[in-house]
Amino acid sequence: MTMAALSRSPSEIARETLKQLALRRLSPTPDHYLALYDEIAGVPSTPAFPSTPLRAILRVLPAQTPAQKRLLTALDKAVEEQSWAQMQSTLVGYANLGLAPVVTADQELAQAAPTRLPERLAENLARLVDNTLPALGEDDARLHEMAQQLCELLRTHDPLPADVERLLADFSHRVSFTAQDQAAIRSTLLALLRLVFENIAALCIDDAWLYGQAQSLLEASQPPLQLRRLDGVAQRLKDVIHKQTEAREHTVRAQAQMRELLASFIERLARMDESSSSYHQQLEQCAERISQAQRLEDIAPLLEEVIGATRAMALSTRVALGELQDLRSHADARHAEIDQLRQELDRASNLARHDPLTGSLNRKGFDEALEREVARALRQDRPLCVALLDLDDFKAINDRLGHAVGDQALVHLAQVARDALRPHDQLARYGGEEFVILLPDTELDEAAQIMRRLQRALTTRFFLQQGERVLITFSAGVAQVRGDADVSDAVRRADQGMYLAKRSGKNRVVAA
Ligand SMILES: Nc1nc2c(ncn2[C@@H]2O[C@H](COP(=O)(O)OP(=O)(O)OP(=O)(O)O)[C@@H](O)[C@H]2O)c(=O)[nH]1
Repeated sequence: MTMAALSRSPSEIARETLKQLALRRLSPTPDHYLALYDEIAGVPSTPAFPSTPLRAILRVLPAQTPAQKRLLTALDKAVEEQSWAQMQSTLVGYANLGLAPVVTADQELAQAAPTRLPERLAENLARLVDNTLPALGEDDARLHEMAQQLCELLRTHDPLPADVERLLADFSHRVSFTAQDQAAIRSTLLALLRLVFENIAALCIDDAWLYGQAQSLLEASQPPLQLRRLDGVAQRLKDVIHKQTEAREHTVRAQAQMRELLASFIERLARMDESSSSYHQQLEQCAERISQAQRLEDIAPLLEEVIGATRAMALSTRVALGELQDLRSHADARHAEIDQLRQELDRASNLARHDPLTGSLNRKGFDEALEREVARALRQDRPLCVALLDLDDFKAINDRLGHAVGDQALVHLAQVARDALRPHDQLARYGGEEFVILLPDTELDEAAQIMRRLQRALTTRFFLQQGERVLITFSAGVAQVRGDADVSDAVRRADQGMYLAKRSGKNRVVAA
């Protein structure tokens, strides 16, 4: 806006506009008035939609065939809605009518189809993408990138349908993978939840109420999960936790009672020992005095003394015996409870998927992870590799530094491996000093490089033992899993590679 325009009021500008219309000899139409008003006001003029002249053109266009009539109606609508995009695409369709030698109804429709994407459709598509994203999680960065690109394109003015189609196809391809992953994650989480419930049920077998609750939780967590049922599960779980806290307090109280009982028994034992030694002393003194006694009357009180001491001794022994029996029955009951708990824990630990020493997956956990990764690799058409590694000369470490240090060396290796590998690689302890690593999204040569990187990491992160740096090395074999039927053979090939690595001097990686 110019300074001159700034100082003028709207009525002044209107007066000036009328003056200029007359001076420039322009016909007094609303369009002319608007253009001149904007010019004088210094506002960039927005060209008005020329509805009147366009309608005049439409009136003279031929409307003989059904196709022409339909397209003219569409043109009329475009003028009505003041849509240049609709106008353009319908006009192109109209122009093409004359070019086609024989036009079928379908072709007419196709020709009439807009070559530009209707603005509203584009916006709705962009909204659909926006609304779909939260359901697909945050993990797939590429998916979010693709969604952003697509939405940006859809929200630019007049995007080319071919571009939209290409991005949309890529995006929907990616969505199909991510949706499958999400479904897999959901069912795994559900399985995990059920596992927790199974564990609760297994651990509270001797409490009928808790056991019943845990069974109901198991039933309630059957798929398909609905939000309402999940609420019920959460409520019930709260009750179980409350009851378990109570049960724990009960156990703590029982333990305290047991401790008290033991303490009083020990005290009693000490007293018994004291009283028995004073009893022996008394007896000895009495025997001495009896041997020196000259008369029977002197012996009688001595005997009475002996009988009194013996009675007191017998009484205290009987009390102690009673306490001992009490203690024994308490101890038996606790033993039975502990035995039962131990059995339940054994059962529960059979369900475990992790090696307790290194925290990596155990064989069972590995088998399940392998099954999942193979399915994912097939679904996404991505490579999957498996690596088998065995520590070199581990027996010598055990022999020289002891088994406990050997154990710590295994823990160290697992830690270094976890740090060196990518988050989605999975480490499992396969046997004593043998580990297996699953490498998703990895080609064979890349897998061999990753294992060599791990070897280098082990040479920089020493295993320190009482100030001594113990170098840990391993030999490894890697193989690519080529399809569903190849899983066990791939593990066998990796094993063979590891064997070759040992044979050819250890501390190396062989791809098989
Ligand atoms: N400390 C410890 N040692 C284990 C464990 N599992 C297996 N071992 C020991 O690992 C050693 C493996 O010895 P070998 O199979 O002869 O292999 P190595 O000495 O590593 O020799 P190469 O494999 O030929 O390099 C044995 O001494 C096992 O007792 C474990 O959990 N802890």
